[in-house]
Amino acid sequence: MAPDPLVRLQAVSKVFPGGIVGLDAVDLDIFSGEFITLLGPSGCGKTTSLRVIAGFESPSSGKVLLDGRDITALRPFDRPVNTVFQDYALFPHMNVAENVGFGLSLRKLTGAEQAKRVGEALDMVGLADKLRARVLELSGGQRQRVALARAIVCEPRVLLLDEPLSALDAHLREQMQVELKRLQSRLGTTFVMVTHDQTEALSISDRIVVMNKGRIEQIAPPATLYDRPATKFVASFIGTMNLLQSRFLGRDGERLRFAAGDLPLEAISDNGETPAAGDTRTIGVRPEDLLAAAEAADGTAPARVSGVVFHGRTLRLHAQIGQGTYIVIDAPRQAEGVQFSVGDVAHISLRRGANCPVLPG
Ligand SMILES: Nc1ncnc2c1ncn2[C@@H]1O[C@H](COP(=O)(O)OP(=O)(O)OP(=O)(O)O)[C@@H](O)[C@H]1O
Repeated sequence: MAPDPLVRLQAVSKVFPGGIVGLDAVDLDIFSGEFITLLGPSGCGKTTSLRVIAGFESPSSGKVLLDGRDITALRPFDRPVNTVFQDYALFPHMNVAENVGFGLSLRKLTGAEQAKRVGEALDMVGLADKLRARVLELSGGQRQRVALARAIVCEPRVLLLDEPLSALDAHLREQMQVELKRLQSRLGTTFVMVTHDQTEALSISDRIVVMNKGRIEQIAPPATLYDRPATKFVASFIGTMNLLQSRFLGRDGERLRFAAGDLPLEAISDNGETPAAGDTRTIGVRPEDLLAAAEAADGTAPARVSGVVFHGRTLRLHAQIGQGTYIVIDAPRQAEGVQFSVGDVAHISLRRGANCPVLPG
């Protein structure tokens, strides 16, 4: 049996003035100690979800529970929840220690206790030597850490992070992702982060909540989302996925045999259904699960190459199979010396053992 959630959103809807739907009957359980990420395109309801948990926004209907207690009507400052904002919201005229201590000033702590907590929080984020530095003297990454320290110094049960790394350049961003994950493991605090960057979500989260138009499409660990997307939206939002309309041919044990035009495919159905012979389904095929060869063979289908893009270790081939179905293939750069150019015919096949999902709709 699953443990009781720390935070539960129960049928939470949020309708803004003018009838704009921010959230549409969202059910979400967040468990103690997990790093959960809300991911989705602009306007899908990520920030609204975070603001509802923080108490900055009250739901139009539905409930917010914390440890089983209804906190829907509780004010933000009465919730054991802290937020790290996108712009950090630091006080420029205060030094680092004063910024971090600000959150504690509402609590009844002696000066010595306060200084100790501030020191510990700054130590956690690797800024113990910057106690007296002014915020304006700090780099973007250092400001980010101060904002984190200010949020963790109050020892919240839940830390909410709204695009916390978006102001950082790509290199620093990746480094901070690792640090954020490490900090979360050390603290054991529940982190709920908003991002629209799928790479960030995949690299940092225990579970990802994929949102679309105010609703949750799927909640799963990163590898499950990548390998077993539940919907076409998730399949095409996470990484690159070919969505191929395919005819059902038959079943071999667990595996369902399909064909997209001339291209034989194998898939595994998550709901156990066996389509009728000749039925069509959408099969999701990752570019790295396709092979491209110079010669035709059993199980290959010809594809006309329309683009070749350098991707480092692989070349991404853009091609068309059959009646013009567009397909993307990631081919190793030096595979047996085979190189493709625009206009070539590549012979495409599914990699043995590839686990393609059958997608509804
Ligand atoms: N205060 C508001 N008044 C009116 N509409 C709002 C308000 N806040 C959010 N919305 C609308 O609600 C929807 C969800 O917004 P939200 O900010 O949660 O999306 P998001 O996924 O965080 O997007 P982004 O990645 O762009 O920040 C959007 O259509 C948005 O325009």
